[in-house]
Amino acid sequence: MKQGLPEAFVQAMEARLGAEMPAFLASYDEERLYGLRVNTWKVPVQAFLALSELELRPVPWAESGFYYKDGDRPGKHPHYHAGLYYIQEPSAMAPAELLDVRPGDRVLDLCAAPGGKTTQLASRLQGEGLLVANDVHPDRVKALVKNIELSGIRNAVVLNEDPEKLEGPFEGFFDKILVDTPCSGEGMFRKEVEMAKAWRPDWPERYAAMQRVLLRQAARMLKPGGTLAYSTCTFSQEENEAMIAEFLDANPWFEVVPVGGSAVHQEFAPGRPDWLPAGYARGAETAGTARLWPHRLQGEGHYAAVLRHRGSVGGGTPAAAEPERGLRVEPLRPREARPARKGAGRAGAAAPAADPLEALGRFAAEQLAAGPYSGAAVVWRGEHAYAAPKALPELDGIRVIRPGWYLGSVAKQRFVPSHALAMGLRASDALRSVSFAAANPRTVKYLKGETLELAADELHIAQEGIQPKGFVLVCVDGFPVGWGRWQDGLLKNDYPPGWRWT
Ligand SMILES: C[S@@+](CC[C@H](N)C(=O)[O-])C[C@H]1O[C@@H](n2cnc3c(N)ncnc32)[C@H](O)[C@@H]1O
Repeated sequence: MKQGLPEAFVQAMEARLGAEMPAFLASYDEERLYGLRVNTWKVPVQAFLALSELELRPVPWAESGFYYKDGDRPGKHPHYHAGLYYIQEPSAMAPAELLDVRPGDRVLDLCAAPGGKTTQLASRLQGEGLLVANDVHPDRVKALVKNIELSGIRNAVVLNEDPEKLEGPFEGFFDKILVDTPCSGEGMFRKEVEMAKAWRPDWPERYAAMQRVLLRQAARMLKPGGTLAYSTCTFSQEENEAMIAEFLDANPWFEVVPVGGSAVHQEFAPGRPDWLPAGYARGAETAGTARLWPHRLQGEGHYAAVLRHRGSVGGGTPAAAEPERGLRVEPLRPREARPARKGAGRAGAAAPAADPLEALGRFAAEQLAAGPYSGAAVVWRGEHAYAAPKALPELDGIRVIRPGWYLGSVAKQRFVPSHALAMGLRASDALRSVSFAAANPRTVKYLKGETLELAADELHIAQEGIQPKGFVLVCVDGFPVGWGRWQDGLLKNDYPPGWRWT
């Protein structure tokens, strides 16, 4: 692989690393590493380890992160279809971990697609609080939505917007923000050879120009006292320490939360203020940022900085209580569903004509135990219903791809539950369910979209008086994977074509 590295890149690294360069270069001849992160919103780590036959080794810096063996294919396993884990490069687990999200936080993932870190942040929220996931590229947002749905996340709002347009509605709004910026990708050359071929010497400067803007925009959306994590998967100081030093000089009310080289994160090397050009007043503070070196730990090259807003701006008083925002709709319970009020922005259009609320209410009464979305606000876009997390500001003029958990749609006055609804439920949320073991041949048949033979007494009916005929939540090892419809000994298959086992 060493031979495939661009010459200008090798020279730049030599100038940076000096005596460490041979070890750095040698890392390109080592095996690449494979990681997955357990989705602790769905399954606790210990329960997953007891269930899974994969041979896993912990990633030291991510509490739910594991290395798996080359040759294993966790992406081709029913547990993957159940959203029990996300396949993620081990170093890429660091930034979201460092942000230290707590249940109930309001979190923004500004450059979120395809959603590796979004799903990690969501696991930390444990269904409480709000997660806004944004990406500017429409195609990449599709993958983001799919990963959010696969992970069963209920409290995420997906936006496809230029961050400039988010600054107004979300000014000072978030407790935690992740800015996982587009970057020159130098840390990924071992994993993705194509990136090394595409790299150009002017990329660090070009990406730095974008990153500068993104960091400034993100900071405006952070609450006083909040925390922001900035990350790249590149080595150039222009995109890393220089970005942070420049930001600190311009924003004296921010400070670095030291992580690089700390006792807690022993694998992370300190940032390198000594690589900065002269002229930054607070450049020395970047020693507290973190560099993840492929020759010093088991992962690819990354950089992460954690920045804390000190709580006051320019010596003023800290903002006491958070500002009250105009909520778009009232919280609803499934059986009390009623339309979102008009003027709710593009996220909450008026309800469709054919009494969809009644259809949703009927579905909920027949299929669901009370509560899976009772704390949220039900909003409608045409015939589509979403459970929107509370405390969302008005989003007029913002491209909202998902205003919340997609529940389903109304067709011919009947409510058709979405795949996202199935994935976000617990098995116990459904009044009618069936669970197959991962190794049961019917599992893969179901995931391939086939109709299954299923006796009525194989169904789990949670309440007396519920008939076996109707929607059934299909589970693998007790974890939902999708819907089926049971009638007369057959389970018709509603597993979506785009998700099927191939
Ligand atoms: C490093 S990737 C993000 C990876 C993602 N955080 C994950 O863990 O899966 C950077 C992302 O930034 C997005 N992006 C580029 N420019 C952007 C901008 N101005 N605003 C928001 N997102 C942007 C790209 O589309 C890309 O998906």
